[in-house]
Amino acid sequence: MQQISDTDLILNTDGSIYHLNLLPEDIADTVITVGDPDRVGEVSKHFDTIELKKGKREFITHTGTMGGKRITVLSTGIGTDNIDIVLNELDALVNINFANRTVNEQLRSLNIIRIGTSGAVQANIEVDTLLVSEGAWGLDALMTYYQVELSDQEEVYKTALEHHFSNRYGNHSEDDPYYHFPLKVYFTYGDKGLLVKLADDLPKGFTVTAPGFYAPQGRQVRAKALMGDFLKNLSDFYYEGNITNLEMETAGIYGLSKALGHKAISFNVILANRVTNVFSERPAGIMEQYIADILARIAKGI
Ligand SMILES: O=P(O)(O)O[C@H]1O[C@H](CO)[C@@H](O)[C@H]1O
Ligand SMILES: O=c1cc[nH]c(=O)[nH]1
Repeated sequence: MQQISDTDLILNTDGSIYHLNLLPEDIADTVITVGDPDRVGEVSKHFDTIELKKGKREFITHTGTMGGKRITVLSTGIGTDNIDIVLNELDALVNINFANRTVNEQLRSLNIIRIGTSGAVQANIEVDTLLVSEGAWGLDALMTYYQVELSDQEEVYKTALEHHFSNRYGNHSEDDPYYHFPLKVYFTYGDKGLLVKLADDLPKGFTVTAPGFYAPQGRQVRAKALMGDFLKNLSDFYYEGNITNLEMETAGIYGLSKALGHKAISFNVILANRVTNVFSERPAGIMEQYIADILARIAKGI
C-alpha cells in the first residue's frame, strides 16, 4: 500500500496533525465548524460534558457529548484557504493510519455542519433569519485544484453562473477592466440527507462563497472595486431561483466534503441585507439563539 510522504501529511512531534493539532481519537463523527474561534465556546457551553479543548492558530477544537452523543466543534477562521486545511486534516484524522501513513481500508464519513454568518443579496430575506445552503457556487479558486465528479445538475448550475458572468463581463476588449474578471466558478450541493434531517422546515437558498469580504462581495470602502455593479449582477442572476446569500466558506466545505466522501450542510445566520443595507442590531444575541436552535436539531436528528 502506498505510503503518504512526510511532507504531504505533516505530523507534529506528539503525533498530532500539523495545523489542527489533533490526534485521531480527538474528533467525533459529527463536527460543527464555525468561523470565529470565540464561537467555539458559545457552542460547547451547551454540551453536557467536555472531554477535550485543544487549539493552534485560529483552529480551536472542543469535543464533548450532548444528549449522549459525541460531538466536536472546531473553528476554521475565515475563508476557503482555511477550509482546504480543515477539511483535509479532518479527513486525515479519520481515514489515514498515522502509524504507517496509509489510507484505511474502511473509510469514515463525517457529518460536517457549518454555523456561520452571512449577507443576503435579495431584498426580501430579512436580517436575523436563518437560511440553509442547498448548494453553493465558489468564486474562489479552491476546488479548481481538485478532481471532483460533478452531478449533471451541479454542472448545469456551474455553467449557468459562468454564462451569466460572461454575458455581463465576457465580451470586452483586453484594455477593459472587465476583461480581467475571473469567470471560473464551481458549484456543489450540500448533503441532501442532512438537509432533510436537520433543516426540512427552514428556508433554503443558493449561496455564493466569495474569496474576500469587500470587493469580492460587492463592497467598496476606499479601495476601488473593479466592477461597481457586481452585487447587482449577483442579485439579478436567476436559474430556477436566485442567489440568496454571500459568505466565505460554504462552497469549499461542500466541494471538499464531496471529494472526500463526507456529508456537509451550511447554516447561515443572516446578519446583513446587502440590497436594503440593513445590518443586524444584535448580532451576538441572534447567533446565540440560532446556536441553541441548531444544536437542538442535531440532538434530535443525528
Ligand atoms: O461568521 P463566520 O462563520 O466567520 O462566517 C462569515 O463571516 C466571515 C466574514 O465576516 C466569513 O468567515 C463568513 O463566511
Ligand atoms: O455580508 C456578510 C456578512 C457576514 N459574512 C460575510 O461573508 N458577508
